[in-house]
Amino acid sequence: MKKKIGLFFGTFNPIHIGHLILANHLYQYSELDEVWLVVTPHNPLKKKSSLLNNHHRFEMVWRLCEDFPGLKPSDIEFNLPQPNYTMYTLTHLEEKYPDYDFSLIMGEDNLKSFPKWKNYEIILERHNIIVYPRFSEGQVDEIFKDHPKITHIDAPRIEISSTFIRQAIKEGKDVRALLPAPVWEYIDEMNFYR
Ligand SMILES: Nc1ncnc2c1ncn2[C@@H]1O[C@H](COP(=O)(O)OP(=O)(O)OP(=O)(O)O)[C@@H](O)[C@H]1O
Ligand SMILES: O=C(O)c1ccc[n+]([C@@H]2O[C@H](COP(=O)([O-])O)[C@@H](O)[C@H]2O)c1
Repeated sequence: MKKKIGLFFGTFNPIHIGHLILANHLYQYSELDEVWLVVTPHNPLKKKSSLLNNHHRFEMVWRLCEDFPGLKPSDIEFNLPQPNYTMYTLTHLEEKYPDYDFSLIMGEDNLKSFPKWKNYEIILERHNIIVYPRFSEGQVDEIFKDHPKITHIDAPRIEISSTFIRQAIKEGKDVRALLPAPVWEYIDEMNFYR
């Protein structure tokens, strides 16, 4: 049987408790053998300006994963062409790890913009997608509601974002409740986002 890997892609600028609670929930309550936190250098739908260096974002994910054996940091996209189209990353992963079965983990917000992704129909043909609830504007496309490759799961909702945290740090707020301790320690030590 192939090992089941759930891919949780993100910019992770920085990774926060919303990401962690979700990734850990999936590892504990789904059939996934591992959840990989894939640090994306450049999301094709986001501006790259004011983004912390890839290696620092990866370092924070790596430090966090040390405490959680089911979660693995991944820098697989660092050496792939940018911006990072998920379709190409998946093709690369399948070639590199033929014994693994890769599913995508996605918030409901991302499912709404999924039709804008490059070759999304091919991604859907080849991979299962696990969708978790998130508050956002707009409707999920009807074709995704009962799609055989899409599983909707329940999970805790922690509605914070990296943008909120970066702004809070800039304003001198205490953000320790929003960040896993190893992540906050690294940010503080390196003086990021101030
Ligand atoms: N609080 C949260 N709970 C669960 N999933 C989240 C949360 N915040 C973001 N995500 C999801 O995690 C993935 C990576 O998120 P990303 O790195 O873009 O974080 P973000 O907090 O949305 O960042 P930013 O505010 O910089 O846009 C995306 O699929 C995003 O939808
Ligand atoms: O492949 C695409 O066309 C595509 C378009 C938008 C986003 N993605 C990927 O989706 C992941 C999550 O995006 P984000 O902005 O919510 O962190 C990230 O890895 C992006 O590269 C991928």
